[in-house]
Amino acid sequence: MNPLLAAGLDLEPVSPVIVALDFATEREALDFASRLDPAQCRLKVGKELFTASGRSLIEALVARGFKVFLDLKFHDIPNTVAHACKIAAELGVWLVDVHASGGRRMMAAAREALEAYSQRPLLIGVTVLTSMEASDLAEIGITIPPEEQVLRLATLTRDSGLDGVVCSAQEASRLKAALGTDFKLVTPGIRLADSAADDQRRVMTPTAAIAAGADYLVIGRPITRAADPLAVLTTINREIALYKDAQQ
Ligand SMILES: O=C(O)c1cc(=O)[nH]c(=O)n1[C@@H]1O[C@H](COP(=O)(O)O)[C@@H](O)[C@H]1O
Repeated sequence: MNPLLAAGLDLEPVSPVIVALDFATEREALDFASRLDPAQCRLKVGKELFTASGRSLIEALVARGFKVFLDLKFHDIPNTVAHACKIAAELGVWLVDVHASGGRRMMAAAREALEAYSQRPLLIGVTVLTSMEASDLAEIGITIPPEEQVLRLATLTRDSGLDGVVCSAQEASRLKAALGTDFKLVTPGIRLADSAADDQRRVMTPTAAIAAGADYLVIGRPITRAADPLAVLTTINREIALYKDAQQ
């Protein structure tokens, strides 16, 4: 259990930026996290780092006061996913995700498994990966445009009782209008105006994503591979704060 949460301390306000710790070793990830403050960003641990380091890294980050997104995109039969989500809750993570294409019964089982936890993680459904575009979907038999498939899966996710979805910021305004402002939108595929898209296809800049309605921005390489990661993170946080101020 996160000691700060256990002590009843609210970590808000925390930046909406979630830095993707896509490192190959626990050492690199912890060294990187040592340069960050939990108010500056949340942290995401995904398949590469989790496969390398397992639960000890999650426990270390949670103990340092970070809100941790455990991004293992569970996609399996309902029983397996439900039990995996319970273990994530016991690790004290802030957010955990499952693939929405696992279907309603899988998502509902995951949601129900978290009912027992008074401070449960947010449960989020991954819609269409931000690395995919229409031609990728067509190859797996989905012939509707990506934004329609995202809306379909996001609606199913909401109806299954989850807290929100992972989508691209390009779909954010449509999803907020259709599904309501409380339904959380977690948006990877964030790129600075001058950064390479890499393997991402449905991209948007940080401020444009916030303006479109994204609640959280997942950002990896534009920060972690920058010559000065802290400077990039600080600039992004400042731009978002300025945008929000201007809206008030
Ligand atoms: O669930 C995710 O976080 C995720 C979903 C998605 O549709 N697209 C996506 O890029 N991600 C993750 O977001 C991060 C994006 O990293 P960068 O492309 O380096 O910014 C990676 O860790 C991906 O695993």
